[in-house]
Amino acid sequence: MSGQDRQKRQAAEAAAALVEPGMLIGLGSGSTAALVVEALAARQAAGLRIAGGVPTSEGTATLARRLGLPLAELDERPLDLAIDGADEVEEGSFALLKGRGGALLREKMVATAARRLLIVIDEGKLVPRLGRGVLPVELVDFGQRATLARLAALGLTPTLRQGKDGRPFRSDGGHLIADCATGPIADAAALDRALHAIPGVVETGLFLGLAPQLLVGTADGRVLTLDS
Ligand SMILES: O=C(CO)[C@H](O)[C@H](O)COP(=O)(O)O
Repeated sequence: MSGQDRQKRQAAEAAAALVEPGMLIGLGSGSTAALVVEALAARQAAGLRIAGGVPTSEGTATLARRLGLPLAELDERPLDLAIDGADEVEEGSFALLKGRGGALLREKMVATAARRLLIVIDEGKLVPRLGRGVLPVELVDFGQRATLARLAALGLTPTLRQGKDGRPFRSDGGHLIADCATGPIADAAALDRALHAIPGVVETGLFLGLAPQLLVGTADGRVLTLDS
């Protein structure tokens, strides 16, 4: 197991330990969120009784079902807690960049429906400014070239994500993803507003103003809890 994987696992286990009986939990997507699901399933098997987990992707739903976690729909009830990973977390503001796993739309719906959001990362995900890597932007098929041109007109460099089969990647909602090189993002809220003003854009990987609590796995084996 790599050092990064160990950090993810330690932080994921710490997150699962915060779950209490009867809670309705948002289940994130990606490799760290999968470790949370595993740790939660182990606790459930040992007698924890959560009300249910709302999965943010088909992949997470399949894993949770296989491990015996009860699933629930996202409906009008608020979630007690959502637990997810992130690609980048801005130090200071706790703004998040997410979606490199392609689940950004459901992840944002679940994160915003939760009373409390827990983001589980290894320390390498903390950045002084978002934009170290690409920003995923989910698009509809219709007019995709026009939408990509409008992303480029904002100063971004968008690349349509390809799937393993060599065809365009599809989110669980059937949409396309443009991975946009941005450079360091000075004003994430302004960029998010500009992206949402483009009619072909479904959702962006900027998760702002959510005041998450961070659980950060570190190289020396500790898990730091950071509150916004
Ligand atoms: O936003 C996500 C998926 O859409 C993931 O949370 C993000 O990509 C982090 O993934 P990992 O834990 O595998 O590094």
